[in-house]
Amino acid sequence: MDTSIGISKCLSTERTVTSTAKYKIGYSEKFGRYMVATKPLAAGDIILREEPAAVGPSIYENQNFCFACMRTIQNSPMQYYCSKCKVVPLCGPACEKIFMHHTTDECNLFRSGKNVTSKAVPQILQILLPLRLWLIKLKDNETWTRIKNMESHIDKRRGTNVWMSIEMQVINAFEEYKLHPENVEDPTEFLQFLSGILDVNSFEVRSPGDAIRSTRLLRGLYVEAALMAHSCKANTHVTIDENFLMTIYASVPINKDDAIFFNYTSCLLGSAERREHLRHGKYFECECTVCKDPREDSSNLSSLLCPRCKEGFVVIKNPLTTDPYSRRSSWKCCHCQKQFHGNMIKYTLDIARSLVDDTDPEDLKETENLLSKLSRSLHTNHYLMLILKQRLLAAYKRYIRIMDLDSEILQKAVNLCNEVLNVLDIVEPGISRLKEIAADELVSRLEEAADILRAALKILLLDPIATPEGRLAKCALQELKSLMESIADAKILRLTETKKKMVLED
Ligand SMILES: C[S@@+](CC[C@H](N)C(=O)[O-])C[C@H]1O[C@@H](n2cnc3c(N)ncnc32)[C@H](O)[C@@H]1O
Repeated sequence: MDTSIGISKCLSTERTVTSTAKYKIGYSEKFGRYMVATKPLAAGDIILREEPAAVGPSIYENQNFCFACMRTIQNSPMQYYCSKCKVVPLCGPACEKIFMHHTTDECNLFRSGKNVTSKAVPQILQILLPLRLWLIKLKDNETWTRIKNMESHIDKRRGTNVWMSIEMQVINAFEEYKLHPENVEDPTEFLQFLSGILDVNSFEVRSPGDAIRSTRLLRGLYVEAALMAHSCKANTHVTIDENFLMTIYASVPINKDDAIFFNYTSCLLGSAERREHLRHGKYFECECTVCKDPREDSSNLSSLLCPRCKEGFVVIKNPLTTDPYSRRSSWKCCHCQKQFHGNMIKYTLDIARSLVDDTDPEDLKETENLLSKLSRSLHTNHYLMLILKQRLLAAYKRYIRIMDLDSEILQKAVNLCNEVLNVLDIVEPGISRLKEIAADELVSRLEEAADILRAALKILLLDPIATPEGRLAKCALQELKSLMESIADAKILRLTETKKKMVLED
């Protein structure tokens, strides 16, 4: 496995991009610019390491977080604010020394804005990322040149709902607080351009310290990594660490001259849903191998059980249509050949969806019953079944955490995990050989960490909550909770991988 990096290293004032001779940038009518392998790559090879040009919340995110280290902060009357601008929340004095995100320019801008107080933070959160890009324009010419050449799809966005919501939530706030860092000819158009760049190119990143399953909280703009084209069956695996350093690995062997793909959407959705997300969020029609195949590369993520013969599966005839659920679209049973209109399929899916939405995710029995009921209408890999399976898995994990190891529940969790992993093996292949060893190592490391935390908590919990020790104890309790969830995750993964290995060896 070749993990060497650093053939060329370009350092800008703000960030590091460590690229390698493993790829070059190609151009095609279909993809625009895209990454191409310049030599054969093995699974696990590092293709690129990159720091973000900017990190911030999405405009729909209103959770409070530290503007300097980007950790989530729980709302509290004792909130610490930046001592210079007195506007933005920080974790505490230590974060005053971190200038990477809440830069001096940003701090000065808040000081010079009109009526910008800490009360404006909810609105500032919505404009923070475009504001950070705008400040790059003033300070870092090299990065700005790359940003301004990124795809914004501004003409396709003009007049759409997203355009209006940018106008209401972003442009109005810039105007209200007089936060334009410089005079530009047409600030409205400029902010729409920046918002387009962010929507089309940014990656979801987690706030540091958040649990593995934390909600989508932040977005990061990585100007080099954004050049990867999309495929619903990617050949890369991307990790982003606590300092937002991104590493892109080859997840499967990649041939010389092959495109290097990243999956912009969720691989566990059906084709219609993935393609809709890409059409409205990224402005293109996906024609990858999974989307082109009615059975989605044998994953059957959108297949239904035939209501007529009850033996075959019903799949769409023309998978690349833009309206799969309209009356004009035909779906067909692979066994009895019976045809169905798209609107009938939609009717079945709408009912199934509302049953899924109405089920209490905490209720194990109810979720198990619904899974069994829907298995009479949907393929076991249908994306709605997978949503239920993932929910059940989460519920089993909570159970395992409380009851430690209940063998019956653990067995059910392992079976479900296998079912989901089997689909993932098709749509997200690769880097699984190492999972068993990694899971084993992970369980012991996490358990060690939990023991240390428990011991520290015993001492810290003696102090009142209003003291620094008390506050630390509160954070440590939170950390312990998420650690216990991770241990449950790792135990299930370890068992699943061990079972897989046994099946393979038999
Ligand atoms: C993150 S950018 C990728 C870089 C971009 N191609 C460029 O030249 O700046 C995403 C955009 O690339 C194009 N793109 C990426 N993957 C594609 C695909 N599989 N099919 C068609 N267009 C794609 C779309 O225009 C999409 O909005």
